[in-house]
Amino acid sequence: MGSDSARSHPDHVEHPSGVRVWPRNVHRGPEGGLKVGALSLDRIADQFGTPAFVLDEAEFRGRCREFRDAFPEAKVYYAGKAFLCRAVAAMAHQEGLGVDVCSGGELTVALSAGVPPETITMHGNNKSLEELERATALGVGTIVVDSFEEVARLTAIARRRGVRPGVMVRVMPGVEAHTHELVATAHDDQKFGLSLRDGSAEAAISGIISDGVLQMRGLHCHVGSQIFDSSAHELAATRVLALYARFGMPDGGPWPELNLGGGFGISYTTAEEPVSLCDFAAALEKVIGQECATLRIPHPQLVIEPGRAIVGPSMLTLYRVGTVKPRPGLRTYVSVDGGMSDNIRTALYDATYTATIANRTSTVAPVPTRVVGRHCESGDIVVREARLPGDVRSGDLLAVAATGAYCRGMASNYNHTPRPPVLAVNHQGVRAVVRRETDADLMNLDVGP
Ligand SMILES: Cc1ncc(COP(=O)(O)O)c(C=O)c1O
Ligand SMILES: N[C@@H](CCCC[NH3+])C(=O)O
Repeated sequence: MGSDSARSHPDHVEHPSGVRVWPRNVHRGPEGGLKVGALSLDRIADQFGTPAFVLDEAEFRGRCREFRDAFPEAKVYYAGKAFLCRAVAAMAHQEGLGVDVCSGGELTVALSAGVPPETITMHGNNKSLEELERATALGVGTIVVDSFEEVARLTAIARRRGVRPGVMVRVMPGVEAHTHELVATAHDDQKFGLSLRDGSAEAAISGIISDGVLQMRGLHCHVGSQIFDSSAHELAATRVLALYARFGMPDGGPWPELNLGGGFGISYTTAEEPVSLCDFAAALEKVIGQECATLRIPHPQLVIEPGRAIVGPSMLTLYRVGTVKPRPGLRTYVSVDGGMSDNIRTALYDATYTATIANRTSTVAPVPTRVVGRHCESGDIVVREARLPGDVRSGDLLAVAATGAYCRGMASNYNHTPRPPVLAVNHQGVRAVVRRETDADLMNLDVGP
């Protein structure tokens, strides 16, 4: 997605491969430190402190547009679970995307950012009654139903209110996606959706149609996350389209949409290279077209829900190095002022990341390094295998690339640690779009003995 910057690359080590892991406006300035556009990360750290997430707004917006260009016929929803705040919800909306939410809290953020309810899709495998009532009352565009209980609850709400909410049935197509087992969501032995294999998807669809209370907008499936090629999406589309054919889709209706979820992978290191978005889209469209022709059904409106591939590469995390411990014969341990409370992905999924010194360059040879956090846990690792110059020292700034997705969003207050801010940079400068949490914020929740 996008080409490498012609400017000085943040890390010469990764340059030859051509894989870009840093946001498009990040480059090394002539004095050696990293900059986002015209702003040095050094200055940002002085102004806002560390750790901090830094969002390159142009990267975020550019990626929204790249999805729209690669899938010109599709509806694109930004999956807010990857990272949501009012500023990014507004950016996604301004770029012509809808927003996919999976909780009442995410719904509140999207609405208060001015995202129209009809451009919101609501997910969740165990939505509360209150969430269903609220989504129905607000006229949320699509509620993706995930269980028989939910179909019954939503049907009762719709009857009582005398409305016809738009729904999709989340189908579990029985596809094994090539990704970490904790982020694969379309195989049989997991919690999301209604199964194709045991007939529950078909039963739920029949029930909704015969009741006629809910308005069927189509079928949904999501094969998993951090997926590098289109094969799992293609297989899922094929299986779900067979359901369209079984239930008939006269003249393009009554189910106009086929939602294939998100899952588009990104490069966390130069060793990881997903297929280009255009190739992904072309392959998927081809299979859907062929399948519709074979099944003699109209081509449904394609819907996708990318999260990671929009916000992930748009952010970096800026840390300050506190301690450096060389362990001869093993590696150097570099401790930063954040850790698993702002990035749980390394501990949870064995995720890989790229780190570089952000305040200067160094000519010292890289040594095997592990970037660790400040938490009371030996698994508190930010970058398991980093290659940082042997002279990395206390006081240096460290930037970790591609931390926009599922890092701030999954951040915790472990060890009573306030969560970092999100600082958005555009041509006008830098602003906090999420401020830093304070000790006072945390103490406010503690009602005392
Ligand atoms: C239903 C649904 N849609 C979209 C997404 C976004 O996925 P990704 O961030 O991998 O694009 C997810 C998360 O995996 C999801 O569960
Ligand atoms: N949290 C996961 C992705 C989950 C996607 C949501 N269904 C990750 O960081 O990779």
